Amino acid sequence: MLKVDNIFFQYGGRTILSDVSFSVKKGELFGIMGPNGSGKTTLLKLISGIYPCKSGEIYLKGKQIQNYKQKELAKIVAVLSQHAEESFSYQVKEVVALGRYAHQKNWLQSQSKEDQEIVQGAMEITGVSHLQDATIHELSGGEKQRVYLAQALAQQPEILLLDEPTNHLDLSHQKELLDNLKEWSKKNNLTVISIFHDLNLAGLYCDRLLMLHEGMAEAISSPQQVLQEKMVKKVYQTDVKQIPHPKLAAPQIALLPKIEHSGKQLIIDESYLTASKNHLAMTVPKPLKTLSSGVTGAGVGWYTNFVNRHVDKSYRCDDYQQEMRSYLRANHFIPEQTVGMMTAVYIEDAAYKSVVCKDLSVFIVVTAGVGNAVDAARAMDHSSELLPGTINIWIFVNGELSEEAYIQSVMTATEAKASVLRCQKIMDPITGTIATGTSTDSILIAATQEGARAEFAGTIAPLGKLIAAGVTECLTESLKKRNDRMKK
Ligand SMILES: Nc1ncnc2c1ncn2[C@@H]1O[C@H](COP(=O)(O)OP(=O)(O)OP(=O)(O)O)[C@@H](O)[C@H]1O
Repeated sequence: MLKVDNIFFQYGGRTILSDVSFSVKKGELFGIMGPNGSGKTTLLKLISGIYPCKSGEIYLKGKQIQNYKQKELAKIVAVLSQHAEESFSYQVKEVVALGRYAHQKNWLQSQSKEDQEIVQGAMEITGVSHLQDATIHELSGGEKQRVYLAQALAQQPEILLLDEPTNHLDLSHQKELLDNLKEWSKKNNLTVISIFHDLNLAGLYCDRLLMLHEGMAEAISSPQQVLQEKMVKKVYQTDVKQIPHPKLAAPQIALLPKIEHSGKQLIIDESYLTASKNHLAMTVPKPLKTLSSGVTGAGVGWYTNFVNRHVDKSYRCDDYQQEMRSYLRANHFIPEQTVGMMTAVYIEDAAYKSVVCKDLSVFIVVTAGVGNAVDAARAMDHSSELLPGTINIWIFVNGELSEEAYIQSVMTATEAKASVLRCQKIMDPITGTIATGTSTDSILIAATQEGARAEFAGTIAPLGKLIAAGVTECLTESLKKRNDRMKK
């Protein structure tokens, strides 16, 4: 559809674009990104034929762009640029109707029925039909943006060129506009080439991206390949982290603001632990980055409260998450800031311990009961009834953990747990084999993310050794407390 071949452009003697080559297929949504002044708008102006290239060629449907007559080009290409203030007070429907000019033989001729239908359709798609009798001056920035998009669509182009189309739009209108653009481009084989400042939106919606850097194409590829942490850091000269989107295979870029650390490092230990008959709670002064399988706060998040709640063995509740949130609220914990777990184990059987080695330390809390002990290798032999969790392990790390270290912490703690159960000869009552855990165990790994950094937490790594030792000791002690109480 469009081929940009080795273009070069200067303003005065200053080179703005050089050696830029790429092609865009019909129906593709192609994003152009790059820092301020990298040449994005200039590139769009060259593609729309506003400026000629100093060297290199741009081909549109196989024909060089400078060989198109202006009206002929306007039937193929529509441009939505950053709009300056309008000097005329046109009505919205008149502004949109201007998009039809390339299709009309005589501009003085009144609009045909077909033109009117197309104009109405374009206004419906962009959600501005209700504003059609208003004058453009009366509209907000976002409403104007949608009107100009309707005008571009009324042109029924084959290529739509957009300069930051989501500028001025609120969150829901950004999503609506880009959802619609994606849908139209697929349905009507409309090619969309758009400048984006918001890398995350570009990553979510574009089929391919071009990253411009000082007038050169730094990368042209899929969002997964272009939105790499290293690339974004290099081009934008800023600190970022690439994170996965929760629902789609689209990379997202998180900004890392400059953080002023208060001089004193937070060290989590038993001084933050409180116990009542009904729950064990940790409340810390700063949110901890937490990976957990809690009833509330499951997954990865930042939390300040950690609650292990005792429930009766007969506890049954269809909406146990809602019920847990109510419990937390009733006990003055904000559910959104709390990892909440349940256990049928008595709170007095909890065991906890700090384990320190050089500049790394962990604080571990375990509650353990083995009524639902299961040998994982024989889990298929068990029914799937969900009972309150019995071995709950909390691991607080005074340090900064990598992503690998979070996952390896879970593995190491689980291996230590299985080892303790083997040593204690805890049996799976159904299979008669040695248990490796219980049916609804829970775990959390929470780190201060300041101080010493731990890249790994396998059993050979310093952090892994602390976790293995702490879990082994706490689990053994908690089981002993339980046994001693049951003997009484
Ligand atoms: N008409 C002009 N005359 C001279 N220089 C210009 C002109 N238009 C743009 N420039 C310069 O060309 C460079 C690229 O501008 P361009 O508008 O293409 O960048 P951009 O990547 O779109 O930037 P932004 O993200 O800030 O919109 C900038 O340094 C700009 O100052």
